[in-house]
This record gives sequence, structure tokens and C-alpha cells, in this order.
Amino acid sequence: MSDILIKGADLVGKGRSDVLISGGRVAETGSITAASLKGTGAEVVDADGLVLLPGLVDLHTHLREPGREDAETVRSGTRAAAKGGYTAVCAMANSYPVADTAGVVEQVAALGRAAGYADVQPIGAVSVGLGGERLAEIGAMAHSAAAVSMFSDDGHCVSDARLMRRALEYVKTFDGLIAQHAEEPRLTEGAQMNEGTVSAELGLPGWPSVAEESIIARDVLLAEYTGARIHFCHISTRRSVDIIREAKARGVAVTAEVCPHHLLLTDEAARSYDPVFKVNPPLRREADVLALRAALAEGVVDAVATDHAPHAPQDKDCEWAAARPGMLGLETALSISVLALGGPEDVDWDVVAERTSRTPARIARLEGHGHDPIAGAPANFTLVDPARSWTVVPAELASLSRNTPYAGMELPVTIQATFLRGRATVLEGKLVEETTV
Ligand SMILES: NC(=O)N[C@@H](CC(=O)O)C(=O)O
Ligand SMILES: [Zn+2]
Ligand SMILES: [Zn+2]
Repeated sequence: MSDILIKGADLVGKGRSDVLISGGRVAETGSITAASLKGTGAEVVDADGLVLLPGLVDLHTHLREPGREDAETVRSGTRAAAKGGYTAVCAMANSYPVADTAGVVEQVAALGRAAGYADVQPIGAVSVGLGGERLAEIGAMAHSAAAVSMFSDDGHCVSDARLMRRALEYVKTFDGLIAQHAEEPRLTEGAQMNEGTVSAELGLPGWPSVAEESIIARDVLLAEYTGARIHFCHISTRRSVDIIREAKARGVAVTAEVCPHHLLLTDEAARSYDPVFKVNPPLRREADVLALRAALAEGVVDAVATDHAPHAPQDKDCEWAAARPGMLGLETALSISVLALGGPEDVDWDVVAERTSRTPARIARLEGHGHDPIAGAPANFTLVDPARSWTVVPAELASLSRNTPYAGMELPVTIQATFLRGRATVLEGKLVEETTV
């Protein structure tokens, strides 16, 4: 692997510098001339006008392998991740078979290594088969080669309070984390979209905010009682933010993520009856979007997570009620995050780095990720052009699926390059086709 000299990048928005990468780590920063490197064979990457960020880390990715390789594979999903500026993704457990044993999580991690586009950290299921009844082999997954520290039944809520209590007590023994999909199932039976005036007008059964908020309130109390860490997936309402803010003020070990689509889109989109806008939790009201944006800027919401949820055409190109919930996210997340945090000209890149990389890396205990470019740091970075916008063309996405809600939209900022431990996975905005680990 040859050395790489990144010339003239704006380091996390704090000023221009060169960065020399050698042996997968940052060797040196400052002013480094190409001439002084003569003979070392360093590849020079011109980063004039580009912002260098720590490689993005996604706490919530559905890679669909094993089981639904028609919608996504570990390889196609991590290629989408690299294109989106990600160097690490946490793979949700709702595959077929479910990732509820050491064997499955080890397989997913191995597929990630073989593909070589981003580090894949498997998330283990909380309950056997996501059934919500018996704890999965949490200890075996934690102690496996995949070293699982995050557990989630995502797609389903751990609605049984006793099971949640036991799961929290268990993961606390090894500093693990439960990531909860907060949805009280009795309040969302048959639900199709956010419960409100739009659902009433469209005649679609509603998914009320309180179904999310009541579980978050309960689980904050269980986390406080057990002293364990809890993380809330894809929070979508203003009152969820309030509950989390209050819990944090009391010192409860709670963290939360928000998805790009909940920072931009509202339930008005359902008027099109286009199932591309069907997602769980559903798109909410403008007031929720604004509260989530403010909470993300403030840090009450700790991280942006994509909830990248690829679906095959037959599961999306059908009537609204029959369609599966979920939308693509990896290739558009940074653009939407920048929009939600003030737009490309006013955004604080340090806040972007905090919410999309450093904090999620800390939450998932991914020690090699979320580091700024200082000497000795692992070279997991992405280079962003803040001045170049792009138009989302579904057919051009690296994902195997096409269910993006942003088709045809012009979005700010483009990913120019991504480096995974000093090796380019994306260069000049394009995937590097040969990746050898
Ligand atoms: N978000 C979704 O609408 N769908 C997710 C499941 C989930 O995140 O709950 C999926 O796996 O498709
Ligand atoms: Zn979920
Ligand atoms: Zn999900």
C-alpha cells in the first residue's frame, strides 16, 4: 500500500493543511511538499477547496445479508456507504436468519472484511428471532470474533418491560448497549403513517407520536434503574426530544439518533400515495422536523444515523398499505445532514464531524473510527466538496435498491474521496473498483 499525500484540505473546517498517510495512519500534518517526498512513491491527492472529515460512522444500517441479497448485500451496502463518506457501519440484526447467534454475526463481519469498502460491525438481536420473548445469546455474540457490543431488535420494539430490564442488566456487565426501536405495538396496530390531520384526510390508519414517546419514557426509567446504557433508534417527535433532554440532565446513560429523512421530510409527502415515503417511524409534522434539527445542533440528539433500509421493487412498487416501510440513506445522509445543520455555507463542520463520526464511533465503541487527522490517528477520512451540489439519480446509486425519497432532487455537497485505513475506497467521486484488504 503506497503512501498518500492529501494536499491543501480544510481540516474539519478549521484551516488548510496537508496530510501524509503512511501504513494506514496519519504520519504528519502541516505543510508537506511533494518534492520532499521524492522517491517514496506517495500518491498525491489534490484537496484544494475540499473539507476533510473523519470518516462517517453509521449506527443503523440494514445490509440485508444474509437472506435478502436481492435488496442489498454486505458488499453493495458497504459500497454505498463508502460513496456516502462512511468508513464504518453497524449492521442491524433483522436479516434471514436473524443475527441472534455468534455464527451469524461472525459471518456478517467476515463478509464486510472480504468486501473491503467499510468496516462492518454487526449488531446482535436482543431476543431470539426478534420474537420479543427470550433473550438471544447476547454473551456468546459479545465474546465472539465479531465482538458485538450493541444489541437491537430493530424492526420490532422490545415491548416487554421485563425482557428489556434483563437485556439492560446483561449488557451492563460488559459495557454493552441496547438500541431500542421505540414503538408501543398496541398503539400502532395497522398503522400506515403519522397520526394527524393528513392521515385523517387520506383515510390511512395513524401511527401516533405517543407510541414512540411512551416507550422512550419507560426505557429511560429502566436504564436509570439498571444503570445500563440505552440508545434510541430513529427518534422522530418533539416530545421524544424533551424526554431525552430531561433524562440526560438527570445523568441517565441515554443516547439518541435521528435519521436524515426525519430532518427534512414531513407527512405531507404521503399525499402522493408513493410508498417511497413509507417509513417506520413515519414522517412527522413540520414542528417535529424543526425540533429534531434544533436538538441535533444542540447535541440532545447525539448522532445522525441513516436507517438505510433497501427494499426490492416488489416490496415498494405496490399500493401504500402493502409496501414495506423503509428508505435508502447511506449515499444521501451527509448532504441532508448539512442541509439540516444550516446549509453548505453556514454549517459548522466540527458539529457535522461530531454528529456523523466522532459521537457515533464512541457510542458503538469503534475505537479505530471518529478520529481527526492528527499524527498517529488511523487514516479513516472523507473529503467533501462543500461547493458542489449533485442531483440524485436512483440508477446511479451503488445500492442494489432504488427506494430513495430524494430522486431528482438537487442536494448540497459531494463526497470526493473516502479513505479506509489509508486506502482509497472512493476517488474523484467514484468507487475504487479493486479493494484489497
Ligand atoms: N425503518 C424502516 O422503515 N424499516 C426498517 C426497520 C426499522 O428500522 O424499523 C427495515 O428493516 O426495513
Ligand atoms: Zn426501527
Ligand atoms: Zn432500522
